[in-house]
Formats: sequence, C-alpha cells, structure tokens
Amino acid sequence: MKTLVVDGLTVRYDDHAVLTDVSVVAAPGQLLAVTGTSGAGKTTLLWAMAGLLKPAAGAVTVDGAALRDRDHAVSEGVVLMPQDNGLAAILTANENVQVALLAGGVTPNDAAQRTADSLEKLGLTGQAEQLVEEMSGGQQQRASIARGLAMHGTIVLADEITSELDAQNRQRVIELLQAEARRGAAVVFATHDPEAAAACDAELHLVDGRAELVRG
Ligand SMILES: Nc1ncnc2c1ncn2[C@@H]1O[C@H](COP(=O)(O)OP(=O)(O)OP(=O)(O)O)[C@@H](O)[C@H]1O
Repeated sequence: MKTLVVDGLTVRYDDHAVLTDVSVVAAPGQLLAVTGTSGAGKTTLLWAMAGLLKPAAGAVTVDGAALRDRDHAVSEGVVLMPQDNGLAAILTANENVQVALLAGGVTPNDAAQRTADSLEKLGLTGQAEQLVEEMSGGQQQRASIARGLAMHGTIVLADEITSELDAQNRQRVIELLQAEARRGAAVVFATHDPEAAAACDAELHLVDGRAELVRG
C-alpha cells in the first residue's frame, strides 16, 4: 500500500492562489477528513491529489514520486470519486462500474463479480440495470461510490460523496470508507458534515485555502 504526501502545496487559478502552503499526509490504513466551508479549497486539494492540477509550488508525491499527471496517478492506484459523480447518464449503473474496471485492465469475469459486489454494498442490486439518467440523485451518488470502491484503489479520494444521501446511507458510506482504510488504502474524504469528519481518524481543516488545523 502507498502513502500520499502533500508538501507545501500552492495551487493557483490564474493569479489567484486557491491553496496556499498546504501540507498533509494520507497514510495507508487511515481515513483523513478534509473539511472547510464552501469554496475553502477541498475539491482543489483532492484534484491535486488525483494528479489533475499542477502545483504552483510544493508537491504531491506517492511513495516519494511527484505526480506528473492523471495517468501517472491512475497507474499508482489513485481513485477519485468526484463531487459531480462523473457517471455516463445513458449507461446503466452496472455498465458504468464495469466499463471503468475493464478500462483499468480487469478481466471481464472479475469485472462482473466486482461490479455486482460493489453495487450490493451500496444497496443498488435492484437498480443495476437502470439507466443512470433515470436514477434519483442519491442513487446516482451511490452508483458513483460503487464504481470507486470496485476499483480497489491504493489511494481513495472521496469528494463530498454523502451530500445527497439520507442518514442511513450516509452512515453506510462512512462505514464503507472505514472498510477501505482497513483494507489498507489511504482514504481522503472531503466533507461539510462535522459528524462525518468526527468518524475519521484525522482531519485537515481548510480556511480560504490554508490548512488551519490538522488533527491526528
Ligand atoms: N476552474 C477554476 N477557475 C477559477 N477558480 C476556481 C476554479 N475552480 C475552483 N475555483 C475557485 O477555487 C476556490 C476553491 O474551490 P473548491 O471547489 O476547491 O472549494 P470547495 O471547498 O471544494 O467548495 P465546495 O464545498 O463548495 O465544493 C473557490 O474560490 C473557487 O471559486
């Protein structure tokens, strides 16, 4: 399993610094919450951790190697569950998960098994053959989580993935993220929800793109 280190990270959009000198470690077996109000920089931090944004200063490394780009991050097993779910609307839940696994080189038999297991964990067995565009917002969010979990990442980045869920499903998803950490993944969970953050092993709190507090 792998460790992701954010070291003195500054990210700019145009001239404007959105993250300033942020440092944090995502360690194997640990669930790290990233908290902060809307616009604090949570998504920006997760995108940088996913290899999608270039640092203006500092670095994001996985086991000591600076992430070059998204392809590099994918090859290191960095899985991103994005805030907007990123699903293909005209495919079924089942197809969305399977396509991602097949694209990652998983064999068809394994992909089918992992997809079924993952959808079941999110309570979506009955919706497996439903088109994403015909699912509720919460079901779509759970399908996106199922896809992310099925990838068996070494670093798992979850961006506000409980925002559309009811209390029961929110609890279920937090337990699934804890299980990912027990499996040995380094899990990072951006959330507004203080209760969800309290269930994590560590917390990084962002205020205007700066790390205000680091717990754990
Ligand atoms: N592509 C972009 N171009 C310019 N500014 C951007 C871009 N994306 C985000 N920002 C700005 O960066 C800041 C941080 O945004 P970010 O999405 O990281 O915050 P967040 O903490 O995830 O917020 P939320 O909880 O609302 O999702 C905001 O001020 C936002 O306006």
